[in-house]
Amino acid sequence: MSMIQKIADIPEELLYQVPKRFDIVGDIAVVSVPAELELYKLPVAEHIASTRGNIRGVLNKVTKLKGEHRVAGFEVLLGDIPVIIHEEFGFRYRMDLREVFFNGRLAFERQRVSSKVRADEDVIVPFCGIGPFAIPAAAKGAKVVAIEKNPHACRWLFENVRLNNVDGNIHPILADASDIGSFLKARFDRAIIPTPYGMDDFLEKLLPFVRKGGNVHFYAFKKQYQIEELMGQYSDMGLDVVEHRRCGNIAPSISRWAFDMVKE
Ligand SMILES: C[S@@+](CC[C@H](N)C(=O)[O-])C[C@H]1O[C@@H](n2cnc3c(N)ncnc32)[C@H](O)[C@@H]1O
Repeated sequence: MSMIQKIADIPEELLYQVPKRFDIVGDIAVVSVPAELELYKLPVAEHIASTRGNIRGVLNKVTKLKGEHRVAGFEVLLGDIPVIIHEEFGFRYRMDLREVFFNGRLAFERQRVSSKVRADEDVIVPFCGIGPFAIPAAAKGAKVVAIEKNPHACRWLFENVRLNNVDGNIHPILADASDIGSFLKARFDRAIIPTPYGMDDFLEKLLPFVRKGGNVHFYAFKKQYQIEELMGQYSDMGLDVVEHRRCGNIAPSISRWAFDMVKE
């Protein structure tokens, strides 16, 4: 049995390292325990679980998001964590976080965008992951094409489409969105593009698929000083930037920015 069983056993000089923030996905807490607390990660997990009544398990994020599937490495600190069911604005998403990308902090952004979707629209969502942008749009009655390259994420997407009863309105495609010209001919009224880091060029590739007057919600990871020049570039591409907003920091000076634009 471990000698260290309680948070109180952590030496005073390390206490400030105990994470005060963690994410909740479904009933699982997701935390990044600093390397200095390696010996104490079980009591840290128990402490986190004790802060709320409904935490079933604790995952430690041991590597950052990696590769094109943007999946982090996790270890299970507490509980038996097979599949997580996360609820967001009335929708349910099943997933295994060890296989897919999911960020619950984007819930309000997703709600903001889906509130603009109308029932008569054709919507495209490249980089759709397990479906948190695509499924609410389909629930509004729109016809949605959702593209995802990670086969695990695509499998969860299919399951979540059924779980949320939007089968009739979503066409999920397991494909590399960069090849979009080779498998898609349709045109869309709205594109929701939760771009992975480093794929800004994709916007230009997608624009021919958006109808004149159509809406584009594009996400990019940028520093504040880059935003003005970026909006100039979008304007040169024939996009009217209606709104732009910061929606989350990903590094000390880099944020995720949302650009709501209309194709002129
Ligand atoms: C930033 S995540 C966004 C996921 C989802 N939209 C969400 O909000 O949870 C990016 C997603 O794009 C997928 N992806 C990365 N490169 C891709 C590509 N070339 N074609 C299609 N999907 C890709 C990743 O597997 C990942 O699921």
